[in-house]
Amino acid sequence: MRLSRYFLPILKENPKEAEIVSHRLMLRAGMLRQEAAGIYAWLPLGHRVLKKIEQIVREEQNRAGAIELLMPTLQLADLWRESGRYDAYGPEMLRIADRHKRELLYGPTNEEMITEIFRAYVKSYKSLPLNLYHIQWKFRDEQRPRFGVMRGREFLMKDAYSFDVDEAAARKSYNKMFVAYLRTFARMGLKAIPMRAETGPIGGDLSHEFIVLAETGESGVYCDKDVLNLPVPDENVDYDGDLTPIIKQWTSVYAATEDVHEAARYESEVPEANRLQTRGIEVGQIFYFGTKYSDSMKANVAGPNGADTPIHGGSYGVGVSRLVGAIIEACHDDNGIIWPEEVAPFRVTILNLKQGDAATDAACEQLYKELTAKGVDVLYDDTDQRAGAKFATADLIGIPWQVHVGPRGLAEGKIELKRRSDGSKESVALAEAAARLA
Ligand SMILES: Nc1ncnc2c1ncn2[C@@H]1O[C@H](COS(=O)(=O)NC(=O)[C@@H](N)CS)[C@@H](O)[C@H]1O
Repeated sequence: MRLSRYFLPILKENPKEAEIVSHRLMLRAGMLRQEAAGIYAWLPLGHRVLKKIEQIVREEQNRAGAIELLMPTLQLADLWRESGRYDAYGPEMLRIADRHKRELLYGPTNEEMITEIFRAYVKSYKSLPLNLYHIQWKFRDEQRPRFGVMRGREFLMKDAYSFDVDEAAARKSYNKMFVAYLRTFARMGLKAIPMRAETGPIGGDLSHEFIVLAETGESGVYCDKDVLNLPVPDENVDYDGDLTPIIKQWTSVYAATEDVHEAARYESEVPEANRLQTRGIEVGQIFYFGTKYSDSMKANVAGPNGADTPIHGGSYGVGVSRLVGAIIEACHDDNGIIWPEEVAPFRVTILNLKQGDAATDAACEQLYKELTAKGVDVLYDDTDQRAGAKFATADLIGIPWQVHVGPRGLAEGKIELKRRSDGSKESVALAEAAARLA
């Protein structure tokens, strides 16, 4: 992409409404624009990151055996009356009437709808286990939307729903999602710690929140530092095998959100030197809620003995749009964002330090074409800004690799390669640059 033809509305100043670094940097880096409280337009650079995060979530859900579909954002109020949550959900529910005065709502989550879909088609335990998911916009009329995408009103969520014949089978589905979440967040360059959590409006009695440690996080957390160094299962993990050793390993070290923290247990189990009390950002939450929805909505299957039995369910959410902010909270410095390579909007940015100079223009064009031909996502800063401004923009938007092309270096056939994450620079022969970056 040529920057001169892109749409990247960089802000020079820190927007006053931004209270935390991720919100500030997303606005300054031209990634996001607020259209209403808690409701955002995803500008091109932010949209590219959102899509990369979404794709990692999708790949790991598919690897764990979940099946993707897409449910609508609008739902019938009557569906929620069946489960009894229509009134219980309260003012966070955005209620809408259509032209025929039919009562609808903008879905904050989809347990009722997926249960309606399930019960319409699945009649036998032989069709289980089943895990269906989608990646869809949600609306929760938060009392105080704030911190940009961290607590929005309209936000993008991956929500998966599992269906099993009994609790033992449902726990296996839960464990699959637990492992999938460990892998998902690690692939984004995040340490997201599974912590025992409250179940809240979703219900049930088993839940873990996946928390990225960050001072600005809204969740208070208590954990044993050892949990930060546990191994994340690799891509060969056998989801049809016994996952309990992995679950045991990750749940035997103390880690709890403040809502379910047990001070006495913490003090007796966790050596003083290992105690970590901090804050974190909840980037995902998983729930086992048994027959909560199948009872109220009569989602039964014929069991092994032929008798009708309500399915045991679980739901598994990832805050896809929240993750854009969470990654910035975890990966930034004073100059701007530092994107982990897996989610970076572009892998390389070429800075022409003397736009209009025949030699630097030709070298940049050649490198741009070579990298693009190799399928590398490149942003070529071909604008007529002076070099200093190009350096500042490149550092702000956080592209992992910067290629500085200047007349002096070129005279010796060299370009300068800068790694954004540690600021290290290396002089590389122009002829080798594409191979180094592909
Ligand atoms: N207001 C919000 N803004 C941005 N992300 C949010 C917001 N509320 C929740 N999330 C994200 O969405 C994830 C799942 O939301 S949740 O309420 O915990 N779980 C559910 O809704 C279940 N139905 C999971 S399928 C959270 O872990 C969080 O990362």
